[in-house]
Amino acid sequence: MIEIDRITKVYDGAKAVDAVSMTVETGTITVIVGTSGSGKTTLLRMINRLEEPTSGEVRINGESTLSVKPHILRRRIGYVIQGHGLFPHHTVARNIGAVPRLLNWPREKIEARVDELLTLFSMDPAQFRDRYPAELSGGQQQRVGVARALASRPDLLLMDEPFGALDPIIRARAQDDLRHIQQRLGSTILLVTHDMEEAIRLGDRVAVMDGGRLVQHATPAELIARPASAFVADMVGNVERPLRLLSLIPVSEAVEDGPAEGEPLPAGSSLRDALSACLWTGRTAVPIHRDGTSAGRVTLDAIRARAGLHE
Ligand SMILES: Nc1ncnc2c1ncn2[C@@H]1O[C@H](COP(=O)(O)OP(=O)(O)OP(=O)(O)O)[C@@H](O)[C@H]1O
Repeated sequence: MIEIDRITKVYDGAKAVDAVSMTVETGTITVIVGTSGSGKTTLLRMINRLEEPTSGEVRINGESTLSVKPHILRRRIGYVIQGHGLFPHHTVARNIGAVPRLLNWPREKIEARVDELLTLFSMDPAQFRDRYPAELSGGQQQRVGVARALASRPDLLLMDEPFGALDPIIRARAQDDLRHIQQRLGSTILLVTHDMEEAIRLGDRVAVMDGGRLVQHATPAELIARPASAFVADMVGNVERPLRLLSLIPVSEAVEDGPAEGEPLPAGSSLRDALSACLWTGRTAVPIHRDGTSAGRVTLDAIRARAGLHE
């Protein structure tokens, strides 16, 4: 369990983080969401002491982080930032094994852990172990970045906009992967984003920040049903509106001629169903069937264009 207890950071007389308290249960994902400058990154960096709190305290399984030397603390807390931060001149295996090496794990144990993680992230170890970061796609680099942060089985994984550099389709897949792996490993994760949709999709709990303060800490369903303030309602509403709109439009309104791979959707489906099918399976188009025969396809571009037509 992670207990954040009235933690505050003052820069030049201004409170970047203002007496934030929250408890994060072991084995859950908490997403910290808020507008730019609301204090999300500062809050995250005070947990692994990349920033020292002005006041307040963080306890991990009852132990104050102030009682542990920062470099020791950081080996116990994984940290993933936007754009992966891999060492460019080290192979994938060396990158993933970086912290276990610092912890003096035996070589065979490190190699086994590297292969286990690559397999978990759907990257064949024989193919990827000896590659350099520049020889990977953006999505693969991001997965290696997360694998590296998980390598030593940290008490906690901190992620700061980890998917910010990925395009929307890869981003959705990366989110699904993270959820899946977190459930397999039982990791405890605190993730920062400015994207409420990502927060609702990934979080067991969502912490909404505004002006350095924690304005609501709740499950995604509670947040949507009972936003604590107009600010939260606005943040949630803006996410839901295009999706609600898409769920009202039948696919027949956006269907076009052309090929598409995979499981077809019935003609009575909504564009929200089609969007979901694209994101879930990583496709850019889905085939549409009417009475068992092909009626064309719906593309992600067509869905996006319709989602934008709301004025
Ligand atoms: N080292 C620093 N010195 C002075 N002020 C800082 C410093 N770091 C952050 N701040 C200020 O603290 C506030 C919170 O910044 P922070 O980076 O935590 O916000 P954020 O919510 O993560 O924003 P973003 O989404 O834009 O990254 C901002 O007003 C910022 O200008």
